[in-house]
This record gives sequence, C-alpha cells and structure tokens, in this order.
Amino acid sequence: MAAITRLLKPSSPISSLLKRSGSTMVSEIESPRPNFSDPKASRNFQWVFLGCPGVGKGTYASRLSNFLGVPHIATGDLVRAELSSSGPLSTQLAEIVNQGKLVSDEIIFNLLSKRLEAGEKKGESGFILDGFPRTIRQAEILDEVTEIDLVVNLKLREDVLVEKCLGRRTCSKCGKGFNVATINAKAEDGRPAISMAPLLPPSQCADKLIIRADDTEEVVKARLNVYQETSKPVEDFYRDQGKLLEFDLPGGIRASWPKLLEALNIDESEDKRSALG
Ligand SMILES: Nc1ncnc2c1ncn2[C@@H]1O[C@H](COP(=O)(O)OP(=O)(O)O)[C@@H](O)[C@H]1O
Repeated sequence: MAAITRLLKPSSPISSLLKRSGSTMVSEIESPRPNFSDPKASRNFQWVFLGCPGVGKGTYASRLSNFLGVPHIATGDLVRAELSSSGPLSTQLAEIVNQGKLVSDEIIFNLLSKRLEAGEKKGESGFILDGFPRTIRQAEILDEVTEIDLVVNLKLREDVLVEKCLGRRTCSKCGKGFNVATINAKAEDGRPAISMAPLLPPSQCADKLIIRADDTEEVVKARLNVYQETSKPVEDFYRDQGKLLEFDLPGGIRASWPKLLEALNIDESEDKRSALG
C-alpha cells in the first residue's frame, strides 16, 4: 500500500489553490506538481471516497481516517454546517440541498478551501475526502491542485441505499451518525442478497436523534438521479487514471470493514488499531 499512497508533497497548500480555482480561470492555476526529486518530501494519504447517497461513505471514511491519522473531510458536513450557521448563504443552500440538487462548484470550493486552510493551521496533513469531487469539473480542478493517491468507490444495490438513507439518524449533541434500519434484501434480478443490522445509538444519544431534511424518500430518489447523471462520470475519470478501487459492500459494518481493509491491503493489527473504537 505504501507504494500507492505515499506520494510527494505539493509545493503549495491545496486550500489556497482551491480558493483561486473558485474563479472560472482554471487555466491560470499553476499546478504544484509533486517534487519527485526530493525523497524527504513524503506526505500523508490523499484519498477520495465516492459512492451513492446512503452507501456509507461517511462511516467508512471516518473509520479509515482514524486508522490512518488523516482528517476526514465531508463536503456534505461543510454544507450542513453552513446551513445551520444562518450565514449569508444558508437560505440559498437550504433550498438547493432540500431538493436533492448539487450546490455550485464555487460554493463548494470556497467551503472546502476554508476547511483545508483551518486544518493546515492546526498542522493537519493528508485527507480522506468524502462527497468531493462530485462533478467532472470538481475532479479536474482537484487534479490541477494536488495529487490524489487512491479513490475508493463504495457500491450497494439501489433499493438498499434508499432504505439506508431513510434509517439515518444523527445525534444533535455529539454529531455521530447511526442507522435504525434493519435491512434484509433478498437476492433478485441478479442482485445479491444483503443483510445489515441497525447501528443503534448509545443511551446518551437516543433522545437526541435528528433526521436530515434531505433524507425523505422523494429527495433521496432525486439525489440518486443526480448521482447517476453528474457524479457517476467522476468514477470513469478516476478509472481512466487507474486510481479507482471498486468495493461492493458485502453487508453491514461487521462484514464490510475487515473486507475493506483487506481490499486496501491494510493490516488491521497495525499500530493504529486502537483508533478504531
Ligand atoms: N461536492 C459537492 N458538490 C455539490 N454539492 C455538494 C457536494 N457535497 C455536498 N453537496 C451538497 O450537500 C448535500 C449533502 O451531501 P452529502 O452529505 O455528501 O450527501 P449524500 O448522502 O447524498 O452523499 C448534497 O445533496 C449536495 O446538495
């Protein structure tokens, strides 16, 4: 794995470059190509998680980020934080998100570069991006500003995705995500059977659970359509670069996590095991 993942450090902070790319003058960007001649300039993992709404990008990206010691950055979380901040963008964002549409690339670049900048100030390096890039333009700009080492594409049958989204709950106090759905989908039409136990909250979170406003059946279906039309091509973008690792989730976390580590060639007994919680 080290060979795939330990590439070299970009010469400028990705946050400032993403900010500049918020304008349409993408061609103006001076790409900070990795400096392969400096063997000391090794950097941390720069991974992307792709997959349909409800597939579990947040769950697995967050576990891996603890395991690998890099921040998990979910653009959906950044959008929701902005939404609840009652800042100038919040009304506009609520309208877009609650219809299941994508926020403009400019707004996303802006939120992401602010998050990366704050992380750089705290000494963060590397990342697992979740929910970004979601358009070809976002993928192209990300490619202009830094090197992505690996893209994990999580996959699950669509009927299960809807059930999972409808079962999602978040603790309004600690922010942790849970799922109250018990999934037992039978094998049919060439789709494999899949069972997933619910991921229930501990007692201190049980009375603080909230449901995302965009997790209604109608909006989930709209988001799945947007994914097929706009985000699916991003898979091809990375497939063509030879960076896409396809991973069909075999079931819930218990069944999937060890298999995912195996697919990533990560030994679970490595020193970061304690981070798993
Ligand atoms: N990279 C992005 N580009 C455009 N819009 C985004 C992006 N990331 C998040 N959003 C907005 O935030 C919403 C929630 O995103 P996310 O939490 O990633 O949801 P999902 O469960 O659909 O994967 C999206 O439906 C979209 O409106």
